[in-house]
Amino acid sequence: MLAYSPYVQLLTNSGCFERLIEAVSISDSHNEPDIKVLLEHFYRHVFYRESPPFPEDVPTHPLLVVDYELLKVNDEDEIAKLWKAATELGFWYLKNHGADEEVKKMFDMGAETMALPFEEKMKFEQGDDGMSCGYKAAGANATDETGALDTVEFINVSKDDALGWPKPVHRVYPSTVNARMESTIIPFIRKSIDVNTTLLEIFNGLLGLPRNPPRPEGISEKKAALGAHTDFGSLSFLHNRLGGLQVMVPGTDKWQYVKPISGHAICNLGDAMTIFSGGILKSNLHRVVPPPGAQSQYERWSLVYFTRPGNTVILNALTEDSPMIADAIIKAADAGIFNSGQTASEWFARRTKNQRAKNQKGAETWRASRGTEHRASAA
Ligand SMILES: O=C(O)CCC(=O)C(=O)O
Ligand SMILES: [Fe+2]
Repeated sequence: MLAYSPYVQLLTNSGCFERLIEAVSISDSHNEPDIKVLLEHFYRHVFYRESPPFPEDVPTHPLLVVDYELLKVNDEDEIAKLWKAATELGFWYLKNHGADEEVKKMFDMGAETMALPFEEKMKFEQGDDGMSCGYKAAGANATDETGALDTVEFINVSKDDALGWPKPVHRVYPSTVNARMESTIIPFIRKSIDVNTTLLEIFNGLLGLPRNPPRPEGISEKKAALGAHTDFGSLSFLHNRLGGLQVMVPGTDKWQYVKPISGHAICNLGDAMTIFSGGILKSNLHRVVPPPGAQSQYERWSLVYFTRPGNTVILNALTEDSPMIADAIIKAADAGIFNSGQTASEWFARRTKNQRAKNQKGAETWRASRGTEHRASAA
């Protein structure tokens, strides 16, 4: 057996991006049709339905549970809970988001895509120039400054390519992605945009920003599987099936698991929101390690829709638009990071490119891939 621990991710370029992440073990003779049938069965039935629960005896970090239905009707207590989560940890569970059906189909799309022969997937590789749409093989990214390689595989689909389908905007995709553009990917993107836009509008109001500010374009210790990072964009809408996600507990250097809860998405804020808000909103450091306990025998899959600012938006604190943010900047010890001067696309390409394993020339390259989590070196 050739052990893979891959991720699938979907991503968009100009407004938002989505990601489907998975981990599978693939036999080295996986091209043979009978193995494919077996694998298909494994993905669908064993992995999805029969993996063991998150172990009872592994410590986890509690996240607040926010009810999307209540947010939609402007429930004050629920909005207060969201604010607490966003300003203290930057992570929360989101229940009643209404995207379960779309998420399930996306996991099927991911399984179909990852089951393609490796050479086929490699035809759609992202490359080393900062392009983040397409396929990324396990081991193509560094996970730390020593150059240790990641173990995840993913497929990123640009929101622009999906919504513009069948006309490519940024690039083309494997047949398994194309076949599900209309039935699966577009509906998932529309749902995710709905959810993330609703949440972002709430933050907009709470930060005292004027309505309709510049918005995203369009509708818009173990080996790390995915190294410690903050997310590049504004808001991530994450669906994961097994444990493995860990957050760094604020004020400490300790990692703690976040337990996946059925029917609950996990939301977290990215660099752009921290920068725009002058640090009021938190973009917490997190990573993915192998699932704990009995779950470690199983493949891990996850799916993320990332909303990010439009390519030309400059990542600076919105001090002109909100007295609250202006005040936060006056009080910030390290205000420099909140005026990066970089456009969202520069920020994103810089991080993507400098984490590619091929581009590593030592700790300096790694540092150049960092976001708001390593403030001294990120600007
Ligand atoms: O798989 C997960 O639970 C989290 C993935 C993640 O942090 C990311 O893709 O940015
Ligand atoms: Fe992340």
